[in-house]
This record gives sequence, C-alpha cells and structure tokens, in this order.
Amino acid sequence: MSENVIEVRGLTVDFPLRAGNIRAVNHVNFDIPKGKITALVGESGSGKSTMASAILRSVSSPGLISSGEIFYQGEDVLKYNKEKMQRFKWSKVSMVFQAAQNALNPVMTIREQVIETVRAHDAKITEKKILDKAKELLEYVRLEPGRVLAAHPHELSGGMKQRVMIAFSLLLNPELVILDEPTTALDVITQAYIFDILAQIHEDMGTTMLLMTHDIGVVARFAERVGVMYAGRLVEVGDVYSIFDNADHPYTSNLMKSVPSLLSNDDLQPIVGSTPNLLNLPSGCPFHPRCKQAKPVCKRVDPVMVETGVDHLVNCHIHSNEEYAREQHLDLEEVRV
Ligand SMILES: Nc1ncnc2c1ncn2[C@@H]1O[C@H](COP(=O)(O)OP(=O)(O)OP(=O)(O)O)[C@@H](O)[C@H]1O
Ligand code: NI
Repeated sequence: MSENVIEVRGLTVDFPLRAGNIRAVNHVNFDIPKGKITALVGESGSGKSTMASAILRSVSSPGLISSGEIFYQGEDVLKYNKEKMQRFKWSKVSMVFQAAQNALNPVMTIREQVIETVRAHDAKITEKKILDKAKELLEYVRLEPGRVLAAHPHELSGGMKQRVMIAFSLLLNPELVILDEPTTALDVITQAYIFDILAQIHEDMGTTMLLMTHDIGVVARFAERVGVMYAGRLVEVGDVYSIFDNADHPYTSNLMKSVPSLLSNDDLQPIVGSTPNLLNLPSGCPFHPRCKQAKPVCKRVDPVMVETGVDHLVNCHIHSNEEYAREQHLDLEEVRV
C-alpha cells in the first residue's frame, strides 16, 4: 500500500442559504497519495474549490463542514486546535488559489511579502535565510529573483504573479500543494509554461500536488491519479491510465469526448444538458437527466461507490450487480444491465 498525505472520509460541506441548503461537497471519500500529482476534475460548481478549501479548513462563509474527517498522519485535522492548525497551513499543506495573483498585497514589495509570510510561521528565522530560500524558488519558477523581489505586484504580468504565488506556496517546504485552477485567466501559452514549471517542481522536489481543474486535457498531461466530481460527489476515482483507458462513469466518458485535445475535432461531443441546480437536485443519481445510459433505478436510488478495478472506484448503477441489488433491496430487473 502506498502512503497517503491526506485521507478525506465522508466529507460534507453545506452552504445554508436563505433559498435552501446547498451541499457543495457530499460525503466524499478521497485519498491524496504521497509523491503523486492527483487531479480533481469537474464542471463549474461541482465542488472542487470547496473541497480544496475544506482541506485547509478555510471554507468561505456561510459554508460549514457538516460532517466527515480529514486525516493527516493519522490525526483528524478538523479536530486540531488553533495553534496546530496554524502550523498545518502553509508548512504541511499550502494552496495556490484560483486567480491567486489577486492575493498579493498591492502596496508591499514581493520581498516584504515573502518575509511576512515566512515570519508568520517562524518568527525566529533570519531575513537572510528567508531571502535565500525565496531566491532559490523564484529561480525555480524561472523568474529573475533580484528584479521580482524589489517589485510591487503591479509591475509584474499575470503569469509572473502566478509564478510568484507558486514560489510562495513552496516557501515552507510543504508536503502537499493544492493548486486550484492555477492557470485560470492566463493565456494558453502561459498556462502550458506554468504546468511545465509545476511538473519540474514535482519531479525535482517530489512535492505531492492536488490540482483542481475543469480541463480534462490538463489532467491527461499532468496528473497520475484523478477524481471526477459531479454535483458535490466524487463519481469516479482512480489511476489516470485506468480511467482514460476505461472510463466507467458515463459522465467521465462524456467529459473526455467533449475535449478537443484528446480526440479528433470531428468526434467532439459536448455534454448535453446543463449542470444541476444544487438547490433542487434530481432524485437518485444527480447525473441521470443528462445520462444516455440511465436506467429506471437511476431516477430512484442514489448509487454507492463500487470497485471496478485495481484502485478504480465508480459511483454508478451501471456497475451495480445482483448482489448489490439484494443488499440494497432493489428490484433485480431494474439493476440488470
Ligand atoms: N461562498 C459561497 N456562498 C454560497 N454558495 C457557495 C459559495 N461557495 C460555493 N458555493 C456553492 O457551492 C457550489 C460549489 O462551488 P465550488 O466553487 O466549490 O465549485 P467549483 O467546482 O470549484 O467550480 P468552478 O470550476 O466554477 O471554480 C457552487 O455551485 C455554489 O452553489
Ligand atoms: Ni473552483
């Protein structure tokens, strides 16, 4: 068995809104194996960013983690006290946010911000040590350290700022870096350049990465393991090769057919229908209204995760068998494919 940096169990995140409760993450079980690049993929609103922020216990208000556990070294992060949480963030698990460029303080130089970030976690460390580390990392993300450290954020391009944020995320040698759509709002060439840098960092430093993206093409090029999210659920998870060779969830295969980089353009098939309204989810499997393979049971019953291969799990009735039907007291005819 390989070791996991993080093990998420039964994680549920709710946004209680006036119009109703939105369950942005719904009973998710998910492992982040050490030393690998894992991706979470899904359409907008599927719960990727909420998952990312839940791991760092920084879900935005009014969101709250209603149940579940997040294990790091056998201990539930959700039970950490304030000091322990403070040590966990950035030095164990760091995060590069969607449009992270905006996270930089416009009135401070990068040099001042580097020092402040590190000092917040280690008050005794010398300025020289901080700057040496920062220079090394800025070179790593292919920026000129002297120039960048002296600059204010507005003197840098979007792509440069995003690379600064990647360097920042590595300042405290975390075991895991969570990257939430790290290239959104950047042009295609800059995006490719940034993924190239991230791959290099992963290769040289062995940093474990969790990448949130809506682009399954990026997953194919970059990730070793992938989880597919739909309406707050993890619907399929496994090794990238296993999933790309043999997507077991109709949503996963639809996602792959909708991307030009993986198939020839004339085979492109956009996913029919629209993303579900989380305030009014369809009954049973939330994907059933868009699913060409839906059976009667899909409308009625929530599927459970079943194993379809080594390290390959899928949440879909197509893979339910008769034994499962009996356990769940379902009509056998409904479940038979
Ligand atoms: N601050 C908030 N207030 C209310 N609802 C929220 C908030 N943040 C997220 N949600 C709800 O949770 C759902 C999941 O949002 P989330 O940002 O996690 O999705 P995502 O997969 O990251 O999407 P995107 O690709 O657009 O970033 C949203 O559809 C929204 O309904
Ligand atoms: Ni997001």
